[in-house]
Amino acid sequence: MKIAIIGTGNLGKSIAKGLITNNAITTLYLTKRNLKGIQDLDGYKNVILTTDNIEAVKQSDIIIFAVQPAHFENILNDIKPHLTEKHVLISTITGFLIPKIETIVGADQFIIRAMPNTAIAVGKSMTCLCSNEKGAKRIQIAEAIFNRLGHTLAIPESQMQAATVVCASGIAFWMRLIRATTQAAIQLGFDAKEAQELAMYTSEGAASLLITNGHHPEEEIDRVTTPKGCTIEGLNEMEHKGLSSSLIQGMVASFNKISNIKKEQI
Ligand SMILES: NC(=O)C1=CN([C@@H]2O[C@H](COP(=O)(O)OP(=O)(O)OC[C@H]3O[C@@H](n4cnc5c(N)ncnc54)[C@H](O)[C@@H]3O)[C@@H](O)[C@H]2O)C=CC1
Ligand SMILES: O=C(O)[C@@H]1CCC=N1
Repeated sequence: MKIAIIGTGNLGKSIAKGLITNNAITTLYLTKRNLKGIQDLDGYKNVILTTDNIEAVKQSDIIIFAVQPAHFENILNDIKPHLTEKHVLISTITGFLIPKIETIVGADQFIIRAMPNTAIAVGKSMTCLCSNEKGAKRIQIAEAIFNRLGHTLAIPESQMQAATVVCASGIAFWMRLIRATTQAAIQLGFDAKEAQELAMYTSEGAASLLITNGHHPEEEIDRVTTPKGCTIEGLNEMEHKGLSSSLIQGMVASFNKISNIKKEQI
């Protein structure tokens, strides 16, 4: 696949690393205004670093956009004259809706929105996808790319904001949970390195149980909670202190913020 990533910042670089390590490219053009931050990707076979977005578009079939929302419209206008029927446009940009992209480049382009997360760098991204009417014919291409870099789910565009909170911001939320577990483990006597090791692999195990067995979390909790035991004591204390409630409220606040960011941009 001839892929270009326009805007190789935090997310774009994570996608690039995932594509390179998974051997998922024929050529990969990486663009950035200042190439200093991506010099470590220089030298990989068939990977080209450039500040020239138009050249990257001309040389590629699949164009992945990973710039900040404020820069996207200008970039689309710049590349528009160079788009052909071969191009599949994949936008990862938060809150920039398909109808707005269509207004700029036309509804006759294959347009897909993808909401991955930074775990794409290690091939473990949960990526939600949606498309315009024409793009539905190419959504399998996006699925093929992002399935090599994790797991995908096709959803209606109306759910993309919620997916941003759950999956993209979700990485930060889960990091805090893992950090808090680490802090507790240190207080319980492990050194910092061991504490993080215990926290990371236990959370990986918990998620893997659900992915492999397809169970509801409570079914797995029931297997752990001995009557009158230490697990239920800890769980109930966490719930008295509002664990589930604060997570839910935090994610709803995050969702409301995206809606406000969108209004600020209009
Ligand atoms: N960071 C994340 O976990 C996620 C971010 N997103 C979305 O992805 C987009 C990018 O986010 P980040 O990577 O965090 O931002 P970032 O600021 O780290 O990266 C954007 C990059 O675009 C480059 N850029 C700006 N103008 C350019 C131009 N004209 N040509 C080429 N490159 C240009 C900048 O130099 C920068 O390196 C945002 O729209 C964000 O909403 C979506 C899902 C997850
Ligand atoms: O925090 C943000 O607004 C962006 C969108 C999802 C991840 N980062």
